[in-house]
Amino acid sequence: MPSSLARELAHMALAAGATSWIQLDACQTFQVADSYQCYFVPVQTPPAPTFGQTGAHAPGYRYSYVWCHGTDISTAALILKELQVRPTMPGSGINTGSEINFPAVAFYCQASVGEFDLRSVQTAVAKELRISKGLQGMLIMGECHTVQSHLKVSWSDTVEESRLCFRRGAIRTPRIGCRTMITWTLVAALATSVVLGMSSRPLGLEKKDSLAFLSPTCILPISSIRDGTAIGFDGSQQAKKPTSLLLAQKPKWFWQGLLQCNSSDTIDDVKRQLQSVIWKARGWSPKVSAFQFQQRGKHIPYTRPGDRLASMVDGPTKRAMLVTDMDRGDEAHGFATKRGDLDRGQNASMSCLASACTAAQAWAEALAVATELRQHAQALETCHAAIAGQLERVLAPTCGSDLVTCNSLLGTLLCGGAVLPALKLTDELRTRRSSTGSLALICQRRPRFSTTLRSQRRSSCETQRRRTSPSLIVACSDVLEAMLASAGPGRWRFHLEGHEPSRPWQRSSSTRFDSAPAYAYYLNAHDEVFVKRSFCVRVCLLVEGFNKTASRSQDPEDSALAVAEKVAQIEQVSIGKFRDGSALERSAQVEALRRAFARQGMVTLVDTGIEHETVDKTITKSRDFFALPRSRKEHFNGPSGYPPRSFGAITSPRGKHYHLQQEDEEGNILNEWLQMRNTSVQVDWSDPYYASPEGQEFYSSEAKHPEQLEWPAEVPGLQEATAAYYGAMEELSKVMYELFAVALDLQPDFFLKRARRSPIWPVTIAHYPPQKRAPSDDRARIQPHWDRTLFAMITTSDVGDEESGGGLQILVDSATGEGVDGRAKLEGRSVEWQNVVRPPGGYVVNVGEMMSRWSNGRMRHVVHRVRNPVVNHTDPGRVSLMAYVLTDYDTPVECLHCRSDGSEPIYEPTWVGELMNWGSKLPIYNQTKQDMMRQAQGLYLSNGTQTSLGEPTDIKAVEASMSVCEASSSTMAAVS
Ligand SMILES: O=C(O)CCC(=O)C(=O)O
Ligand SMILES: [Fe+2]
Repeated sequence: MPSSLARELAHMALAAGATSWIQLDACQTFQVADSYQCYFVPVQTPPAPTFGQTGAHAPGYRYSYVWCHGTDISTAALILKELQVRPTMPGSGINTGSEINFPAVAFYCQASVGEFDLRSVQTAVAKELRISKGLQGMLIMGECHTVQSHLKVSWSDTVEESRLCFRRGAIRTPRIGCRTMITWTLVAALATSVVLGMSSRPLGLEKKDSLAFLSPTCILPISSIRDGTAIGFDGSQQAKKPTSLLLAQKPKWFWQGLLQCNSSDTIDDVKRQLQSVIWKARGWSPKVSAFQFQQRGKHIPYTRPGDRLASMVDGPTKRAMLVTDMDRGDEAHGFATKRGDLDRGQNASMSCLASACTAAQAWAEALAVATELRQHAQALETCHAAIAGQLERVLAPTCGSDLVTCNSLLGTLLCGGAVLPALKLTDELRTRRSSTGSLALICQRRPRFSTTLRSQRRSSCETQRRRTSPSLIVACSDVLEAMLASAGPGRWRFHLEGHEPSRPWQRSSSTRFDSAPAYAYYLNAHDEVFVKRSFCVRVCLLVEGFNKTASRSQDPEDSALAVAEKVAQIEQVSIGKFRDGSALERSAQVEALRRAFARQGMVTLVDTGIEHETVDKTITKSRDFFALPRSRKEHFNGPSGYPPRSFGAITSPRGKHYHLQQEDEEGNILNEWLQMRNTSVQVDWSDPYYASPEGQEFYSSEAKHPEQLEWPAEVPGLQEATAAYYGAMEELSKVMYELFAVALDLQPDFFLKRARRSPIWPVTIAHYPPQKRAPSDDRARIQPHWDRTLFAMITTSDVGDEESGGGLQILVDSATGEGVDGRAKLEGRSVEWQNVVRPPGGYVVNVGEMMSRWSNGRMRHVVHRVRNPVVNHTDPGRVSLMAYVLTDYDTPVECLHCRSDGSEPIYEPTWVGELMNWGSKLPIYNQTKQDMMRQAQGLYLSNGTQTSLGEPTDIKAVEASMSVCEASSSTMAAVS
């Protein structure tokens, strides 16, 4: 038996489940249609529906596989025909006495992705449809290099029965018609080819990890299959909605996951589903050696496998933690359940069985993808026609004969998980943009550029074409520009990027290409275009407004909690309505803010009045700064020898300061910062507030640190842009002070009165570069932590680009949906990370420990992090602009309501300077206390569990360990 057949059989055996088996010992070979060697392999299956057949079969229904290697689709059709007219199957051992016909009931084919040609496949499929009604689907798998045809033949003992079979529709799945299935499997195939053929490298994917889509939103790495939805062999979903399971594998054969119990599942059902998920995810069928359920850290005992889970699990959400231990069985076989059967076929060698696992994985994933894609049918239909129309409209007048080239080059449209073979833009699409998510248009091609050229974005297609051939880029930018124009401002983001095979994605900006040969090509809405010879160009257009459903997990060892990646439902507050609206509108904003901070510790702000341009310019200029060589950036580090301060050493009120904040062992820069304080408020050195020793630390004179006033000449306009941004933040902070005060039932000017001096707070511009290698374990762009300041106002470069995966997340209690704050004890609770999606043009605001202290916990300082992006994601890296607002350094911070409502203060009093000026040697600060506070902060692992270092901000413990607290509070009183 050829090994490829053995491999196929193994894969089928896996798919078939424990109840049917392939009779290798009864395998027969025969020739058909022009001497094609075929193998006849009987399969035993019980009458119950298995093997992906969701319809009931006639009693006694059996089927076999006829396998013909090396055929193409039309040959397969011939074989099929011949089989249909054969009176009996030679040597099959089947009762040949009766009049047997072989109605072919299923047909699928595999083709190499390298040879994949959509049109010929479509033609063949159309032809096959005429030939055989039984054509069931087509799967193009990634790793095979020949076309193989599989004819799944079924027969019954009598013609009558076989007719019955047809009539009952047993051959086709009742829910997906033939055509639909083909469409979807083709789409899946296309996706596979796109991934394997073009973009596995940029995404850093191994072939074996496919099927991953081009868009990281849709990456479905093997490890992230996240629910137990059983997908039949033919891609149909089982009728019963199974218990869903979030799985993480940790360590190798130890699985745990969050289980959502449905009302009827038994322990045994869950076990089976888990096994099915594992084989789909990993390609082996495990034996379960331990299987436990836990709820709130407690073991749920069960005695009978038939016990219903839902009746054992408490609470309305019916969630439990599943902890299980799996025995992998025989590693070489890769699966345990089929081993005995397969051993009977002596020729089925170990190695081909192992590779069968890989094939089975790809198969299962392709089916999973097909299923997923089917859900996007609506979007797909709309997209398809519209894209073509838009392309023609845009390209024809400008690019003339290049239309065809462009058309074929402008590759793949990814639409919330669906992969389309063309571009799209319609009114429909535009109107649908308002929901969450994004749509990405990705075009990829290696153009042959002979010269370095530089041109304005608006320069004509003609000019560009003379210099580039083919004029893909120009055409792309024209398309994009037209799309941009029709979409209106602020809604679309796009960029072009260059890629040389030997080097990672590069990007740069105008200032760096003036003299040096241009290396990369980069286009954004305001910028010039640069082109350099010989590199891949990838155009990425991101449109907000599409639902995304697929998982983005990239780290197989990541926890179940992290895989979840739900979008946090965050309340939105309109600054415009608070400032200028009616009394009703105003109080609605206050209510929303109060509610949001009590529950989640975060709001989003819209209508802030801040000009897009102010933000965009700051982001663009800071990108230019971050693109400078590292040595140059480090020239702008804080003054050496200065005590490490919680905010870095910005000692001059108008100073700025660069800091390479975190780098992992792999050499990834996780984040780097440019911090600044720019203020129009003058420092009056005759005022003791400034002149006191602590005042001097906060406001060292510019004469003392002139280097902080030096700005990089290579980035003209950086200082002006950031100063304008700082000014805008100062204005917005004033409104926020008032909003917070009203929400806390204080006088509206409560915080304003305490923030009269020159601000000590910085605007931090964080840059999170794209990552070329996966950072080491447990490293995130920003580790889980909470902020210490009063509140932070954050805007970022990444709206519409969430598929990079590297955005802000908050820690949420899965049971209650509440944000987990810095004091919460997490033991026994189940928590999850949820993505924070910022509205376009808006801000995210979270409070820090300081506000939580003031409000005695009414406002939560929620634990958050910035997670790692997909490795080699082609975005230019994330930039976030963060204003960490504070009041003056001498403001006491203590419970505001405790005296009036008699509640117990949960924090001891402190003051802003003490909370912020860690590392100072001044005797006014109690260093032990500061150290304890700092130590307590942010002690979370990436999966959201607390570390063993102690309960966060456990001030009672701090007090107990200190005898000097008294002294420090009397000093504090003196300061205030
Ligand atoms: O970049 C962001 O979105 C937030 C980063 C953050 O939480 C921090 O630096 O404190
Ligand atoms: Fe933070």
